[in-house]
Amino acid sequence: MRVLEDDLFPSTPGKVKIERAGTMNRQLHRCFASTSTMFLWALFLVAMTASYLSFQSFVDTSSKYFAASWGGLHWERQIRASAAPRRPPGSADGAGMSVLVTGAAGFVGTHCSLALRKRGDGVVGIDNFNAYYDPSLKKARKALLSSHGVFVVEGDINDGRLLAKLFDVVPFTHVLHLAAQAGVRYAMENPASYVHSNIAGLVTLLEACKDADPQPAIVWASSSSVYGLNDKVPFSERDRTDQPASLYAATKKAGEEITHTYNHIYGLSITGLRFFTVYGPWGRPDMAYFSFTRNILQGKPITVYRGKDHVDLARDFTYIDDIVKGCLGSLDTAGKSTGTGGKKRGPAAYRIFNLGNTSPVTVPNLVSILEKHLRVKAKKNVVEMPGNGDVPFTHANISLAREQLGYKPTTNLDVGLKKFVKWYLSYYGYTRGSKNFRQ
Ligand SMILES: O=C(O)[C@H]1O[C@H](OP(=O)(O)OP(=O)(O)OC[C@H]2O[C@@H](n3ccc(=O)[nH]c3=O)[C@H](O)[C@@H]2O)[C@H](O)[C@@H](O)[C@@H]1O
Repeated sequence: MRVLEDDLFPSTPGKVKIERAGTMNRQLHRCFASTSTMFLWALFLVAMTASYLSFQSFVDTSSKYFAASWGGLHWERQIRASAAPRRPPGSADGAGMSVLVTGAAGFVGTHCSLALRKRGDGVVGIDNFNAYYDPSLKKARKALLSSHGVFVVEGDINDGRLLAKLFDVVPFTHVLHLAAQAGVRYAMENPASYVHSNIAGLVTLLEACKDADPQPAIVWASSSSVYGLNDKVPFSERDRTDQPASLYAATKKAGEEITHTYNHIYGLSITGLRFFTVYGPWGRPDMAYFSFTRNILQGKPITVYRGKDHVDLARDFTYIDDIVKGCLGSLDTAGKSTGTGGKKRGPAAYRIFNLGNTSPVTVPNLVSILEKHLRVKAKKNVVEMPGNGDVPFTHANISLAREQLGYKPTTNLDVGLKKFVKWYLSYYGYTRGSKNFRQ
C-alpha cells in the first residue's frame, strides 16, 4: 500500500527530484520485474503451444494407426466370412470365387457385388464414401449389401497398407476394380481427383495385386470415353483411342496402358471393360438421366446440350443388369495371373471389351422417355454443347464381348428407364402431386 502511494504522490515538493530518481529506480525495477514476468509468461505460452502442437501431431499420427476404421480380430473375422464362397457343394460352376470389389458402394459396384453374392461367390467391398455425390446414397447401398452378407470396408485404394492387409487376410481369386473418379465434365473442376483415384489409386491397387500370393485376376472399369474424337462407328476395340476429349478419358486411357505394363512385367491377368453410359436403379445422381428426373419432378428446368449445326447428342445408354452380366462373364472367363512374389512366371491374359447396348439414343429422346414415365413435361433449355470434354455420340460394337463373354444386352432404354423411375420414386418417397421429396 505504501509503495503504491509513494510512487503516485511524492510526499514533499523538495524531494521531488530525489524522490523521482527513487521512483524511477523502483519503476525500472518494476519494469524489469514485469519484463521478466512477461518473459516467463511468453516462455510458458511457447511451451504450451509446442506441447499442444506435438500432441496434435501425435493424435494425427496415432489416429492413422490406432483409430483407423479397419483392423482387429473382429474385423478380420467379418472379412473372412464375407469372402467365403457359398456355392452349393457339387454345383456345376465350381467352388466359387473370392472377389475384392473396389468402389463397392458405387452404382456398378453395388449391383455386381449383389449379383456375385446371390450366386454364391464370396465378396468383400472397399469404398472411400467420398462426397463427389451424396454419400447417404452410398451408405444406403452399403446397408443393402450388408443385408445380403456383403461386408464393405471403409477405406481408400490409395491406402497400400489396408490393401496389403486385405490380401493377407483373404487369398482373393479376383479383383473387380470399379473405384474411380467418374464423370466427364467434373474433370475441369477437380482435375486432381482424377489423377488421385484413376492413376495413383490404380497403381497402388496393382502393386498390392502383384505382391499378393496368389495373385488375383483383375477385371476393371475403363470407359467408352477413351474413344474420344474417334468418328468411326460403331466403336470397335481395335479403333484408335489416342485422342481423348477429357481428362477423365485420358486417365482411363492411361489406366489401360498402366494395366498393360503390370500384365507384361508381373503376369497379372487383366480385363478392361469399356462401359457405355450405364444407367439404372441405384444410379449416379451426377448423370444426365438421374439429374433430369430430379429436376423434372421438382418443376426445375433441365439443360439439354446440342452439337454443332443443331445435331442432337447421342449415347449408347446401357442398362445396369446388362453391364453386371458383362462383368460377371469377364470374371468367369478371366485366365489366372501367373506371377508369384512379384515375379512373372509366364504370359497372362490381357483383354479389353466394349460393354454397350449397340443402339444409341439421342438426349432429346431420353428426355421424352423420362417425360412419359414421370408423366410430367420437362422445362428444357437447349444450349450448344460447351467445350467441356463431352463427345457428340457413342456407339459400341460388342462382337468381341459377345464371342468371348457371351455378352448380350437385353434391356432397351424405354424399359430400363421405366425401372429406374420406379426405383427413384420409391427411394426418394415422391408421391405424385405432393412434391414430397427426401433428397
Ligand atoms: O460411358 C462412359 O464412358 C461415361 O458415361 C457417362 O458419361 P456421359 O456419357 O457423358 O453421361 P452423362 O453425363 O449422363 O451425359 C449423357 C448425355 O447427356 C448430355 N447432358 C448431360 C448433362 C446435362 O445437363 N445435359 C446434357 O444434355 C451429355 O452431353 C451427354 O450427351 C459417365 O458419367 C462416365 O463416368 C462414363 O465413363
